[in-house]
Amino acid sequence: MNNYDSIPRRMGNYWLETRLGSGYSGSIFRAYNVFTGDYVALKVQDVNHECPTNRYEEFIYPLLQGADGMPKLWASGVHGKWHYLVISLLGTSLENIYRSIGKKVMDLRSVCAIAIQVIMRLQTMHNREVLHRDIQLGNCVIGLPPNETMIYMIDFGFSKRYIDPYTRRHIPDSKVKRDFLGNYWFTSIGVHCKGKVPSRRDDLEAAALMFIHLLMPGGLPWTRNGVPKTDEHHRRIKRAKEATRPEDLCRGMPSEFEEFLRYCRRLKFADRPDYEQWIEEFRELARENEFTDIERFIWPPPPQQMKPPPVRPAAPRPTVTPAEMENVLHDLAKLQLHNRPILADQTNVLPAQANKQAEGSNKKAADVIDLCNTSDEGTAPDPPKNMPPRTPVRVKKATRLEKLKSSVSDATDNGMLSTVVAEFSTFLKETGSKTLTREGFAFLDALYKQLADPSVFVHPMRTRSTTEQASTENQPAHVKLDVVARLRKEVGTAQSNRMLAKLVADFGAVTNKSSTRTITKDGFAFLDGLSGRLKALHE
Ligand SMILES: Nc1ncnc2c1ncn2[C@@H]1O[C@H](COP(=O)(O)OP(=O)(O)OP(=O)(O)O)[C@@H](O)[C@H]1O
Repeated sequence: MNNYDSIPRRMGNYWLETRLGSGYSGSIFRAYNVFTGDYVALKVQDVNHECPTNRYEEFIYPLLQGADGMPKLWASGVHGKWHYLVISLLGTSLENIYRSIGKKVMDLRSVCAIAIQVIMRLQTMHNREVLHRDIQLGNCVIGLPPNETMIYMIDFGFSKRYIDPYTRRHIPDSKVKRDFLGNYWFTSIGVHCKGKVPSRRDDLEAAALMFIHLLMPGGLPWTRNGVPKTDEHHRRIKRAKEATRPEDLCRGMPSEFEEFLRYCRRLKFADRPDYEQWIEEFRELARENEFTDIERFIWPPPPQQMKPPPVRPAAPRPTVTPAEMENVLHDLAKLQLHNRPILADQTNVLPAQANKQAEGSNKKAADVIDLCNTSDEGTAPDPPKNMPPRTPVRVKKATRLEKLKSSVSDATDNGMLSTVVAEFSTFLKETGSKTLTREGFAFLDALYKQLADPSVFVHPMRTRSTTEQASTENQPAHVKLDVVARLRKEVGTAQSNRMLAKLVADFGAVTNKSSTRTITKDGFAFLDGLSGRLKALHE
């Protein structure tokens, strides 16, 4: 039993004032240097504590000195029965900030800024050969003015060097199940549920879960009943963590969060995560949303950059009165489709050129909706004269995929489809992440629909037959590889659009069932083969 009331008021050169917080292993005080008057944080622990985390931290701190977002270690020592660490005095934690908003969904700007800084901190720690191993909101704190926009990492009581300083080798993996180390909410599935040895990937996965927690109404599902008090409750938490699929966790959020979580879970034990890529992804997400100054965490967030929470309850369906419906039907009856071709069965496809001519010769009536018209064809209205020039914004991955999807839907012959499929494949190869996101699946849906029958409703591949999906989910990786290798071969000999449609559906289904949803080398060969085949069928 620790009796923290017996802690002396002075330790070394420091005078202890108020207690800032206390954890499992000790207490932390605001203190000042009696000679200089400088304020610091002083972390105290009983020297006989069963888990001497202060001693571990004393060993880790020197490795992290001088880097952004790492507290400075001013002094350390033993005073009577107390071990103490003197570190920079910092501000409040992200946990406290999250509580201050009533544990509600945090705004997207703040979460992007947190993601960028936390990934940077992990990059710094990992570059210095240290794993944090206890990433959570309470261990990310902001600085005091003028450093209140910087996020600092604290609590290195569980940290560990993952490169052996003598052999320079990465710590070894082990098949032996270990007791879990970290925290209930954010520790990775591998470490928490499977007893694996923590490595860099697990720090990143914990960070990914933390970002998702901040964007999810009510937080991650397994955090909602509080800290487990019984083994059974703890088992339930582990089961929930393991069973919840990334796409369900991240529903309604920008796809970067789901992709990042999947990416972390794909990493192998000793892999170096691509920090740069993910920092850039979150910077880009911020740019797309027109958030400025995103390298700084600004709390409270600037009002003009407050986006509505990314996850919203479904809006009530608009109700249409019988009179309004009658009007809609009346307008539909007047609609002219300009002989818009149907691609499914190639027999009735007009050459694209002929189609354009037909359009040109038909004078448009004012109340006719032209379904073939897209702004890409140069028909977008000119911007108003006095508008300031628009700042060029990098095209978002999701936006680009959505555009490609529209091009598929607008294609009027196989030649056009071939070009769009080639663009889709090239684009995915060029972006760092090969995960097929929601927008990627939407592209395949549109392609399938064009090839099979554009006039019918097609149930999206990604959500198609949830029962069938559940039973085949988590297929071994080799099953996916075999199927994609077969598809790659078959695509070169397909004789009709219907056959190609079937191959596209199989490709979407097998990618959806695989745990990583990535496009493999064979997958890209399939897409390129598909583009080639469409071209051949067109000629
Ligand atoms: N340098 C600091 N400046 C200001 N407050 C701090 C500082 N370090 C820690 N705190 C506060 O004290 C709390 C506990 O700190 P810390 O996590 O380092 O201690 P711990 O004993 O390891 O806690 P736990 O058992 O929760 O992991 C933090 O959540 C934070 O609110």
